[in-house]
Order: sequence, then structure tokens, then C-alpha cells
Amino acid sequence: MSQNIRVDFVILSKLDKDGNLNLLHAKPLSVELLNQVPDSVLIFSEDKKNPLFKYSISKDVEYAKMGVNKVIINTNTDSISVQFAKESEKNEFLSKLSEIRNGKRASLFDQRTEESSAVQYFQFYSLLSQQQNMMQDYVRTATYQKAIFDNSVDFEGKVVLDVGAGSGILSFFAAQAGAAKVYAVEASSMAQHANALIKSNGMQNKIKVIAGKIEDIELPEKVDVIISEPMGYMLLNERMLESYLHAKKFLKPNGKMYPTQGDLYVAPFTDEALFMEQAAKANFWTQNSFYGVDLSVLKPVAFDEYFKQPVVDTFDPRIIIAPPVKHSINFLTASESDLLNIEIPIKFDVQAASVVHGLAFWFDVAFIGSTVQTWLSTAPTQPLTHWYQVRCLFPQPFLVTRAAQLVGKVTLKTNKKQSYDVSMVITVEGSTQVFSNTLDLKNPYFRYNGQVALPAGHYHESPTEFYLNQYNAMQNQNYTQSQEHLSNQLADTQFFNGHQNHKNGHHHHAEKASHTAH
Ligand SMILES: C[S@@+](CC[C@H](N)C(=O)[O-])C[C@H]1O[C@@H](n2cnc3c(N)ncnc32)[C@H](O)[C@@H]1O
Repeated sequence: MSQNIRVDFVILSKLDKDGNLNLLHAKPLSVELLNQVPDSVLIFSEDKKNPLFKYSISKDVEYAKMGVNKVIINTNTDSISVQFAKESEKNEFLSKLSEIRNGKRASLFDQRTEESSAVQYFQFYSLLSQQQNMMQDYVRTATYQKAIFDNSVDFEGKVVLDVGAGSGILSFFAAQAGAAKVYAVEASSMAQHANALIKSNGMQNKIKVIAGKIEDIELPEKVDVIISEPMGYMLLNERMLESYLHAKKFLKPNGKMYPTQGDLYVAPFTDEALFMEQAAKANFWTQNSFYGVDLSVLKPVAFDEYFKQPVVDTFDPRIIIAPPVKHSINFLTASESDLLNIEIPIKFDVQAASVVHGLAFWFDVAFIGSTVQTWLSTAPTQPLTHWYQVRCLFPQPFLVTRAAQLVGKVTLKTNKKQSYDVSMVITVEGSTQVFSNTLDLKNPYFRYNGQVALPAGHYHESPTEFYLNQYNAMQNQNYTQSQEHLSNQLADTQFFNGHQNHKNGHHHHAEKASHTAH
């Protein structure tokens, strides 16, 4: 007698060499799972409105191996049922299902992420246009290739893991640098496009695409190097750094991480125009006769809403009024839990009397290879990237004098939307007044207005450190005329109120070459 059960789950499974059923993914149906290509697939409609994924259901041979006789799609009831040959097989299947239902198999990623966020996130990355946007960020892509090529000794004959491979571009770089094998893990349906590129470029013997989340998949071997581009706005947005660190479970002892380190910078800025722009938007709600309606009760809510939005754009570095504070994350030693609640103690030495409107954030990552160290910087003093810079406003700006000290704390707390709540608390040393705000990094305000970017730089020290060091050198008077070109560069940076000799008359942003924006 045949055994029918009706299910409302997605199960993507793989049969190993011994014929065991390994569940790769099992959860209520989500679009991001639909395009994955495991060895065998059982997909059942969650809302029962659509019998999704009919095509895989025709792979009868796969089901036979699993003890499934037949999958029946009933379009009348919008349900799907599976037929097993034996009761024992049906029971085994059901026990796996209940394991899943009890959450035993929910991966780390699923535990920390709201379903709706993940769906939206992987849909975004499944678009060629989004991969293209990243690929066309010349500073980003060229610096990655250079970091890999300049350290080809780290790749020659090595096994490499590419976490979140997207189009597979970094996997190609690793293969070009001589890697013996590259595992390109990608969770969105971009995985199949990466596969197409790998095949059409004749790389299928070198690069193997594994469709799935790094938290869920298995690799056949440990790897020598992990490469990835997991940085979001303010370095941490998207929470993909956690996936990158998670991948270290596949790394051999003393293996390499490209990138190796991330430095997040925070500095106070002054920008009256930005503040006024946000305040003016909120002021819409001060009207007491908008088509005869008094809106003003909502003014405070509107104000909060606008000031909760981190502003993503670029700016003249001279709006920064104190050298930045740096928070470093060493990807070789950090663990995922280190990124859950990041506290950055703040101490700024103000360089010029001004009104503080908020804190600006940017980041650098370092590729510390066996041969050279390469930096990718998103500093405002550097060519623009698709990460821009991020600014968080205080709802209440405050005046500081030259040589004032600002003290306080920035706290970055993860949320289940693959992002962070950013809170900042600051006082002017010697006063009791506290200035603070909490912002939602998931919902930024894209203010970028079409400025342009330059080709990649290649640094042996963090560019921000570089500028700071040069600044200190200048302060100490121990620089010479022969370094004049340096001070020309320095004139474009923020720390130089008082050193602003725009020799060639050019403006920092005028040099930025064309660049596709997010
Ligand atoms: C910023 S893109 C980088 C793509 C590509 N490596 C490049 O440099 O052009 C990040 C990619 O990682 C994927 N991704 C994010 N989290 C992932 C995870 N936990 N497991 C596998 N892939 C993930 C995304 O779908 C996206 O395609």
C-alpha cells in the first residue's frame, strides 16, 4: 500500500555517496531558495497557493533513491503530497520533518535573521545589475585583484573558499593567481549565473560553485585561504562579516583571510546644510493648517524619524573637526559573537571651534598577504567607492571650542534585519550636557548627488593612518620641501584647517572618476 503525506515545506536535499539523505535547507518556502540547484529537491508550497517548482518535481529518479515513489501536485487544492513506497521510509521522512519543525536544524544564519529580511537580501543579490554595480566599483574590484595578484604565493596551488561569491569574480582572481581549487559559495540564485560564467570561461575544473549559505553548506575539504567581500555600509551593515568569520570553520590552521582586518573610523563633523535639510523635511509636520488639518502633533515623531536615518553620501573631508577614533577587527582572531554588540569608546580632540552636527563613519580593510599588505579604503580623503561614507546626525547640534575634548561612546548592536542599531552618546569634557541619538542602519538616507571617483590606490599602511602620520609629521615640522607633493595631497584632507593650500586649485571631489552608485 502506498503511503501518502501532505507537506507544506521546502526541502532541498543532497544524497551523499552512501545514499544518505542530507538536508541542505528546510524551512518555509522562500523565493531565495527557489533557484538553488541541489542534487535532489522536494519543494512544497507554503501558502498552498502555488505548487512552486514543478520542474524539479519531475526528477523521479531522485525521489526513487530517497524512497519517494511519486510527488503529486493537486492543483485543485493547491497542495502537494509525496508518496512513499514503505511506511518506514515515510516515518523517517516525517521524523526529519519534525526535527526541522522543532528548529533543531535552523542554521546560525536563520536564527539571527528575520525571514523577510533574508528573502529581500538574497533577491537583491540575485540581480545581475547589483553584482555589476559592485564589479564596476573600480577601487573595490581592482584593489581585490591587486591584493590577490601581489600575493600570488598565497594562492599558487592552494585551496580557496570564496564566501558569498556573487558573480564569482573573486574566485576568478584566485584561479588567475594559480589556485588549485576554489569553492565559490553563494546563497542567492546568482550561484547559477556564476556557474555559467565559470563554464563559459573553461574554469569548471578549478572553480566549484556551491549554492547555499555558508552557514548551511558542507565543503569536501579544508581550505588554505578564505576570500570574501563582506563589507556593507559602515563596514558592518548586512551582518555578512559574521558569515565571513563563520567560514573559518573551514580554514586550515594558519590559513589566510583576504581581507585580514577591518578598521572602522569615527569622527565628529560639522555640516549645517545637512542638518538644515533634515530639519526642514521634519518641519513639514509643524503646519497647523495643511488643507485645513493641524499636523503639528506629529512633528516630534517626524523629527525622530528623519534623524534616525544614517546619511549615505560623500563629503569634503575638511568638515571633520577632529582626528578619528579607530575600531579594528582582526578577521583572523575575531569570532562572530564579537560583532553582536560593539562598543567604541570615543575621545576626540577638537581641532577647530565649530558646531558639531554628528559623527561620520568610514572604513578601511587590509589584505595582509605573505608578500605585501594592501589597503582598500573608503575614507573621505580617498577616491569614492560604492560604500561612500556614512554620517549620523545629532538631533541637537552643539558648539565646541578649539582644543575641546569630546568623550563618550558609540554602540553598534545587531538586529534581526541583518543590520545594526547605532547609538552615540557624547559629552564635552567639563560639561554635564549629554548629546545622543540612536539610528537605524537598515534604513539609510541615500543623499549621494553624483560626484565621481578616481582609480584605486595601493597603500602599505592604512590610508587614514597615513594621513594622520603625515599630519603629525607636519605638526612636528620635520618635513622637507622635497615632500611638497605630499602636502599638496594633505591639503585635501580634513585635519588641516589652517593648512588649506589648494595649490592646484582643484577640489577633492572634482577628481573622482565616474562611478555607478548603489
Ligand atoms: C557584497 S557581495 C560580493 C559578491 C562578489 N564576491 C564580489 O566581490 O563581487 C556579497 C555576496 O555574498 C552573498 N552572501 C551573503 N551572505 C551569504 C551567506 N551567508 N552565505 C553565502 N552567500 C552569502 C550575497 O548573496 C552576495 O552575492
